Amino acid sequence: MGAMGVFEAVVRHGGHEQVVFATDARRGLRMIIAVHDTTLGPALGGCRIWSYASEEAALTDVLRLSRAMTLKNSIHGLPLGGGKAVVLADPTRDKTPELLAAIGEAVDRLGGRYITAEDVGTTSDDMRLIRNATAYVAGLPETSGDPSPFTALGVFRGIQACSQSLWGTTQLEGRRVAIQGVGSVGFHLARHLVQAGAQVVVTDIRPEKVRRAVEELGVQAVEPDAIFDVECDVFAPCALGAVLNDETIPRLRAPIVAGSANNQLAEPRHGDLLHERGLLYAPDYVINGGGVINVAEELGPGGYSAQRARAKVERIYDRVLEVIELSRSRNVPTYRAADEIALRRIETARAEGRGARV
Ligand SMILES: NC(=O)C1=CN([C@@H]2O[C@H](COP(=O)(O)OP(=O)(O)OC[C@H]3O[C@@H](n4cnc5c(N)ncnc54)[C@H](O)[C@@H]3O)[C@@H](O)[C@H]2O)C=CC1
Ligand SMILES: O=C(O)CCC(=O)C(=O)O
Repeated sequence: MGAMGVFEAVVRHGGHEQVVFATDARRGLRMIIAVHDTTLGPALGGCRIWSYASEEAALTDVLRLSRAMTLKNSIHGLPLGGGKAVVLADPTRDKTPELLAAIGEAVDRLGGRYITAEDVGTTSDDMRLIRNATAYVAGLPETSGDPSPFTALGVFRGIQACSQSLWGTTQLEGRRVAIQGVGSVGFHLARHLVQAGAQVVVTDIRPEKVRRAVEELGVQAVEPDAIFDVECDVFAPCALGAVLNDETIPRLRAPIVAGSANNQLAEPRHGDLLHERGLLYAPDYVINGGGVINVAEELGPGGYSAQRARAKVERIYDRVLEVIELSRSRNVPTYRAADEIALRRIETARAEGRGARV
């Protein structure tokens, strides 16, 4: 660890119920599981495999991502708390069946307080292997499967909500949207937008992703760094986090920022900065909840139904509008309005003694 102590980091990032460091030297496992809050139910959140620059970066990531899951699961009305896991490894090189088994065993030791799922660096096929070691896993190929089409649908509906609020219409025909990152979610989002008649400009650090979007969808492309300067109606961050910061915000030339990436604000104050500059920011965990809404369907009493999941994801439109309305009526940034709604549900559950700690 660097200069900041572990406890100081946990407190700074919201205070977590439990943070577990799991290792397995033989199978090369170095993993951190952060259970942020289980008031509303067991903590559900994906497992990210990533070659972090430092252990501190991995800890910060898991602490921020798990808190965001608490807020995400709450605002979407799910009976679930928030958690996340990170594995310090290179997903393209180190992701062996043995490593996935070790991940499953580490999750299992938490006895159901944490339920894992896909994230960056893991797939639903990986979840099947993890399933051999634990029952506390969702997002299996034979049930909810790949969450990204659902996430993209939710982002698309969220963009429509922003459009309705700003321009009085959900029609996106002729609007220009700049997408940063055309991986799983970004590609599906681009397709929705093209079908709706929008002009789409994309970028990605992986040329083959850009090529696929250009060839299959007929979108335009720019270099990765140029995406912030594209004059457009919507900037959609669909790559990694901390993309809204001191350097990028002054460059943005879009009145709406609405995309799938988790933890888009480098720091909370960047949400204030967007508000001061008059940009409409759809809070990340509100607009990107489609994936977890779909995955959570698998855990519900009636079992998984894609149709029911889709209907629930469609309601992201209403959630985003609700957040924008609260932000307007109080003149507070949208990220604060979202936190208020999400935290209210948790506080109510606590006050009613429903702090069903698992
Ligand atoms: N897959 C899902 O259902 C959900 C995804 N998210 C978030 O949405 C984001 C995208 O997720 P996926 O599409 O699943 O991941 P992905 O890994 O398939 O796609 C991300 C893409 O961004 C590109 N990229 C990375 N850094 C970039 C940069 N600086 N400039 C341009 N492109 C860059 C990557 O090359 C990749 O193609 C992530 O932040 C993820 O945490 C959030 C909720 C659910
Ligand atoms: O979408 C998933 O598979 C799990 C949920 C999650 O980790 C997320 O929404 O970031």
